[in-house]
Amino acid sequence: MSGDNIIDGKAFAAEVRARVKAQVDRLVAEHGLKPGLAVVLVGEDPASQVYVRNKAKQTVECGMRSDEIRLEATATQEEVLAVVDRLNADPGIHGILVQLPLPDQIDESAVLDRIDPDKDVDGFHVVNTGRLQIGLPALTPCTPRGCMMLLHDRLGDLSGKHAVVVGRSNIVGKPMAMLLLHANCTVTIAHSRTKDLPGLCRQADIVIAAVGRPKFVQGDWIKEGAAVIDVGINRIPKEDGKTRLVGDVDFEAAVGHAGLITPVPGGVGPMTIACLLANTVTAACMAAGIPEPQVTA
Ligand SMILES: Nc1nc(=O)c2c([nH]1)NC[C@@H]1CN(c3ccc(C(=O)N[C@@H](CCC(=O)O)C(=O)O)cc3)C=[N+]21
Repeated sequence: MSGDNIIDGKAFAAEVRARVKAQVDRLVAEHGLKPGLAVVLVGEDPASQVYVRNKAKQTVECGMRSDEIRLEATATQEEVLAVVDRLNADPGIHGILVQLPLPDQIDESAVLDRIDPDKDVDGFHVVNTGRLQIGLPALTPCTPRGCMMLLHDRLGDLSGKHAVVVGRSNIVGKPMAMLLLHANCTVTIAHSRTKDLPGLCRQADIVIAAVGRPKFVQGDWIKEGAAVIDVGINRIPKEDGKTRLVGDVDFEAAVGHAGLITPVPGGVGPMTIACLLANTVTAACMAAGIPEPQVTA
């Protein structure tokens, strides 16, 4: 993987985190404000645990406070809501993330909507969803925000481009479509009932793959020179019994057509975490009523 059409999300995310750290340093020095992020993990899913550990490490590296609250997989709805209530009331915590998916006995949207919208660094609360929709300032979902940063960095102005978003989830597809629309793209949201998905994708200047199916988007669906953003994180078995990560795009087949493409791993994933940290700084500044420090480089 050395083509200059391949986006290095890992390197770009490191730059974003360096900017976040510079912002945090100034908040601490000038306002005595140390942003705090709390992550709530219910159950023992190993993939979730790795992700939670990475987040905690990067939060601390950026100079922020990192809290981790772990509950048993058998936790009740009331127990989870009580944790959220406690974090809502904690003035040292500016961002709250409840790791999804939650166990079946828990009502996911009830938990997400219990989070104080001003601490909702995932941007999943109905209030932030609504604010994003009508173009008010909002905490925006981290993965779509990361994708937009990559696209703007490499393509600049996106006006008039046709973006096809494959997938309509509340956490990626829908907010992604909204951000692209705000950036003046012509947006098509495709999903499992879409007719002639290959033909539709071939019309796209930008393809966002967010379906959660390994190598679903084929190489010959990609118009020559199009930008391909792969949001998929699928763990599939290898011959040796271990697992490896693949995206929602058949990378090897698509890389020859795409003008730009994100790999998995090392593409969108690291950007998601970087944007979570950036959202935590935004939330801390909002809570303290101070403008976000502008840092250069
Ligand atoms: N409330 C909530 N918010 C989330 O944002 C959220 C969530 N729940 N539940 C789980 C998913 C998954 N997710 C990932 C983010 C980054 C990587 C990431 O950095 N991946 C690395 C590789 C990691 C590896 O090698 O295992 C990469 O793509 O390069 C992965 C997965 C956020 N999620």
